[in-house]
Amino acid sequence: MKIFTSTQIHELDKYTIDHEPVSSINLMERAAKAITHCIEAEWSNRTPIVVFAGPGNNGGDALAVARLLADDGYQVSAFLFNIHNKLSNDCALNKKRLIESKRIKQFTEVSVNFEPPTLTPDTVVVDGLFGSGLNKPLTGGFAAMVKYLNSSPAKVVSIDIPSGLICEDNTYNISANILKADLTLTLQQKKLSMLMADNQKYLGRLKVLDIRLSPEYIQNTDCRYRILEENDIRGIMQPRDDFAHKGSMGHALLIAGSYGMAGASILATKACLRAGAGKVTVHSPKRNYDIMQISVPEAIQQMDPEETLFSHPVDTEPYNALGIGPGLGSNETTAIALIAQIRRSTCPLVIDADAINILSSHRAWMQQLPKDIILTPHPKELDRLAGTTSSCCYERLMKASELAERLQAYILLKGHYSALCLPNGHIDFNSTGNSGMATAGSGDVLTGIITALLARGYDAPSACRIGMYLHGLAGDLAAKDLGKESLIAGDIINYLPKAFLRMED
Ligand SMILES: NC(=O)C1=CN([C@@H]2O[C@H](COP(=O)(O)OP(=O)(O)OC[C@H]3O[C@@H](n4cnc5c(N)ncnc54)[C@H](O)[C@@H]3O)[C@@H](O)[C@H]2O)[C@@H](O)CC1
Ligand SMILES: Nc1ncnc2c1ncn2[C@@H]1O[C@H](COP(=O)(O)OP(=O)(O)O)[C@@H](O)[C@H]1O
Ligand SMILES: [K+]
Repeated sequence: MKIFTSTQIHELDKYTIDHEPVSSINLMERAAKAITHCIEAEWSNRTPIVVFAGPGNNGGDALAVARLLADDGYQVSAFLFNIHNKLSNDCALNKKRLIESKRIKQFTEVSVNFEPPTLTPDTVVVDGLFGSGLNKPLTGGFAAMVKYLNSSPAKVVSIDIPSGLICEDNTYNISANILKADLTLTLQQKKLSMLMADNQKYLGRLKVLDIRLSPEYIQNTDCRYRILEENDIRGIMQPRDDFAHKGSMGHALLIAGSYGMAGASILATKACLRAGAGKVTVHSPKRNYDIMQISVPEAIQQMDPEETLFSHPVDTEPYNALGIGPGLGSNETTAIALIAQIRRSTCPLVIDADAINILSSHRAWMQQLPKDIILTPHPKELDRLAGTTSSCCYERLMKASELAERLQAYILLKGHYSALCLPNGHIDFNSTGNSGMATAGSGDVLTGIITALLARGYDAPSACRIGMYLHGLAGDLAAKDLGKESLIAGDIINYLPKAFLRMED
């Protein structure tokens, strides 16, 4: 699913009106009916409703919802904020329709002073102050209004987006001036800001309402952001050839695990095998040899001459992909070996965990990274790598995207909606995965999966897309059976077969 920016949403809106048999006012009516339907499904007509409408089309939606709810027997009070005496055409038309309908309990147009109504805990507030047209943080009376609503006991339903939240960049927004909704009914598609962890507190429950905007525009318009769905992944997965043999299914090399961190290499290696690689070799320090042999008998063990850490780069000629980093430690000997390893590697590379941390503390080495490399940082690792100073998720995402462009690399920023930043500046978000996967070792499993897919012959973007999707899907299937609280990284590996089976259906 493409995630259009607010500018593109505006164009999509206009394109739909120009090319489909629907007028602007009827498109608004369609949106309002969908919103009304959702509200009526949740709250009976004994619920007092207070509607707050702004001067634009978000306000127009809200006034139409006020009329439709009043028509269905709800007690509705509506406030229209028209402080500049300027309404959008459709907002003005819906104001007229609302007044004419006469079913409304109270309609107030606010131009100067506003006496806020008392809001009881059983009241539902419909927020149509601002939607996708908001282009700067709220100030003055609107900010005061939001603060008032946030401190009230009423339930808040936001139309399209909570008022005060901007569709994309909220880096310099003011948290206190953004409405905290209980339910957000967003039109057509999620907005980019809704994918960010730091904005979840404003959204409450989030529902997407399909208002049938032009499929032609949606299909033909290039878009920087998209959410990967099952069909996107099915479309790039390749079936296993009947005549396959272990030599044709790729030989993956993992360099992982220092003494005390054998677990990371075990998880990555098992995941790599479960993700379909023909052969997996794991390179680890001498002291981990026995534990590796016993834990993953299917893998080939390669010993580093050092007892406790990775110290000697390996010839990658025999391998189709290399995954390096899980549990590696950041000893200086390992750091030197890592950079030598990256330099002499001739196969596709996945760099994770400690390998990313080493690069962060040796920034000059970053210039030596080959093109098309895959880096899989979690947010803290990305901050170290890119020098992000703010905790704002949008800013971090942009830093990751800039870095991917600069290095011509694939940066998979992990989290809920993991974001794959592509060298061309586009960003693909993952749609699978759950909070049960916030447990040590989950990332090692992802590294193993992506390395296997690369070894199998997928190109870097496909390996990342399929890898993150299957990893999240396995986590979702595991959570269904085991719950989220008890889920551990090994469960993700155990459910990988079911995830593959689901995609083969
Ligand atoms: N996307 C679509 O296809 C559809 C959109 N509709 C509605 O239209 C909305 C967008 O409408 P608009 O583009 O009129 O925008 P809004 O209603 O979000 O905002 C209206 C006005 O607010 C002003 N504004 C921006 N930031 C401000 C700030 N910080 N303080 C004060 N004023 C500010 C803008 O100049 C703009 O004129 C959507 O959110 C949705 O609710 C629906 O009517 C149906 C179809
Ligand atoms: N709340 C969540 N929703 C979806 N996926 C999650 C969530 N929390 C963690 N994950 C996934 O689990 C993995 C965690 O990776 P990472 O933080 O590197 O763990 P570790 O370093 O312990 O191996 C990532 O792939 C991430 O996307
Ligand atoms: K709104």
